Amino acid sequence: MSDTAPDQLTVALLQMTVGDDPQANLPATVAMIREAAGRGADLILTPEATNMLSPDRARQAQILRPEGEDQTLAALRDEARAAGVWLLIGSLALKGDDAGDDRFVNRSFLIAPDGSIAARYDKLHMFDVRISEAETFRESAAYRPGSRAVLAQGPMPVGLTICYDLRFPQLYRALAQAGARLLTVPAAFSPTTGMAHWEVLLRARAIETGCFVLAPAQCGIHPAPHSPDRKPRRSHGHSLIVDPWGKVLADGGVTPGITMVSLDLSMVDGARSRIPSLSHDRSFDAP
Ligand SMILES: O=C(O)CNC(=O)[C@H](CS)NC(=O)CCC(=O)C(=O)O
Repeated sequence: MSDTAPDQLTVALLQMTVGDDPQANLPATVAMIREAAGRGADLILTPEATNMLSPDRARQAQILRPEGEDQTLAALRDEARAAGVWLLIGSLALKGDDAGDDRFVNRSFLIAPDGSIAARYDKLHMFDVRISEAETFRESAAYRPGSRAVLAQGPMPVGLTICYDLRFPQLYRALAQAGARLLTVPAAFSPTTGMAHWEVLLRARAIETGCFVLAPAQCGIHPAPHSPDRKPRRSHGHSLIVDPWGKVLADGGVTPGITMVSLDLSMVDGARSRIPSLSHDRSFDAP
């Protein structure tokens, strides 16, 4: 871990383009974690679907494993321990652990510097959306949504969210009011909605909550060699780091890579003392 002062935290967002083979995706993720740790990161974050992104649910059913048997999780826990860093695995697609429901789960993990799992969070809001004929998603057909918000005790209190959750501001407000000072939004945003909504929603969540918002993203064209008949999926990229005043501190662009910033943590109290809206909620009669 780097030698930064206690009110500083050096974060590294890893932007990647995963395909549909977890074993093939892992080496690039490991290489980026080692590079970010070598450059002094305290907290490293990967995007949604770090192990695999596939349109082929039958293939996922063959490949995906439950949490306790997942090779990506095991390998990345080893990396966090070896480097002595905090690691937010944006999400892994996993076989679910509910006997009565055979859907997968889309689960985020916060890994502590000793390699232990500090927190896990199952994506709450499912992306069941028809953007256009060519861009139609029904995430809930394949994934079982979670049912609870998670505030993790990381290097500071962290509110865990995933991708489409970004459109539900009440989740972020609840996390901030429960003590979050940093919010994570790992994503695989669609290019169409990414262009129109990604940055403004992330900045809004930061402004509303007085939190740092860290949003590591998938980018580019995702290879899916087992379904040549299908149009490949694309992701918006633009991993973003936003400060509690709503300013974009860094943007990861549209290609794979590492985006690093040293955060001045005193900015959380600074923003909240200037605009104390988090403590000004009023109850009101329903409309
Ligand atoms: O399907 C998988 O295997 C992994 N899950 C995802 O990639 C999810 C559901 S398709 N993507 C999003 O939520 C994008 C949201 C978005 O783009 C928006 O809100 O505009």
